[in-house]
Amino acid sequence: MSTDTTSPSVPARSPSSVRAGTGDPVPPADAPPPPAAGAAVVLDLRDVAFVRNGRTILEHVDLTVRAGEHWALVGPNGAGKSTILSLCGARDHPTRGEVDVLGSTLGRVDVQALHSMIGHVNPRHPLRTPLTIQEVVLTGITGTTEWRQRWEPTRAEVDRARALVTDMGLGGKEHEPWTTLSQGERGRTIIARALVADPALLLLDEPSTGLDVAAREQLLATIDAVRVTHPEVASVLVTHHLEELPTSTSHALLLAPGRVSAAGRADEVLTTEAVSRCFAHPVHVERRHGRWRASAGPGTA
Ligand SMILES: Nc1ncnc2c1ncn2[C@@H]1O[C@H](COP(=O)(O)OP(=O)(O)OP(=O)(O)O)[C@@H](O)[C@H]1O
Repeated sequence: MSTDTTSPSVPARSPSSVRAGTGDPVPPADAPPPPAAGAAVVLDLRDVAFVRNGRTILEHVDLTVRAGEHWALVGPNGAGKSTILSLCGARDHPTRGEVDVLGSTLGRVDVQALHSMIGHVNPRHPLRTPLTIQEVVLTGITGTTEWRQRWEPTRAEVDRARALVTDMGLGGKEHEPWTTLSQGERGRTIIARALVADPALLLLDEPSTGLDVAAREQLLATIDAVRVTHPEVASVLVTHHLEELPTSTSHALLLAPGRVSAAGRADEVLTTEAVSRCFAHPVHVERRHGRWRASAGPGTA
């Protein structure tokens, strides 16, 4: 599926309308950058609140993601990152405010149809049966964890799955069972699975979880490569660790518990001051060779 860059149902919003924070006037440094000319709005969260069991988990959250942008959601444990991701993936509805996903407003759309346009990379993919790598990738077409009974892929779908397996560096292993794959191989398999239905939006929930340093670096390189080969796809990646951000990260949203503390271009948001404020702890942030690093100690704000 390709993104409809002319969709009239998704009016472009002025960057100044995107608030970062709790309703206070927007400081210029926190405002998202001007959109890329003509890029479609893929995700639009407007003044979103999310309440569960009487507890406010998110409040006054605004986020606009355009085609080709690669957002990182960064924040401390329990800040609400996964909750935002579940709204972006049309898996939950906001308690207040509005969420547009791929041009449709949640609550007024069949979410099943949206799910098929969203690739979800969950390193805790709950598959238990020994499907092969190729079969796991093909379950991205049915949107199921297990193989759907009586479903047969077309030749074109099988070819596409094979091509993605090769792109992910798993060529020749397509018939190996999921149950014996390393965490790194699983990570690359679920990225291929997320891409097989040609999504307009890719959601990555802590994709480096459980990987050793070599597997993590391979996975981040894979994500960078996907962003080159699929330039129109927007992505949102959740992490606690700046070291786990791919170099291709273009934007970032810092989430302090329940609220946005900063949002915009990654280089303007991932700073010592802003990250320290978000984590309520002094953290020194630096960027080298395109990658970010956070540390405490000398030089910390
Ligand atoms: N269904 C629910 N009912 C009540 N509280 C919930 C529910 N779902 C999540 N929460 C709480 O909401 C808060 C935000 O959770 P969320 O998983 O979105 O945070 P997170 O930033 O992704 O956390 P982590 O980094 O630890 O994964 C947490 O305190 C969590 O316990």
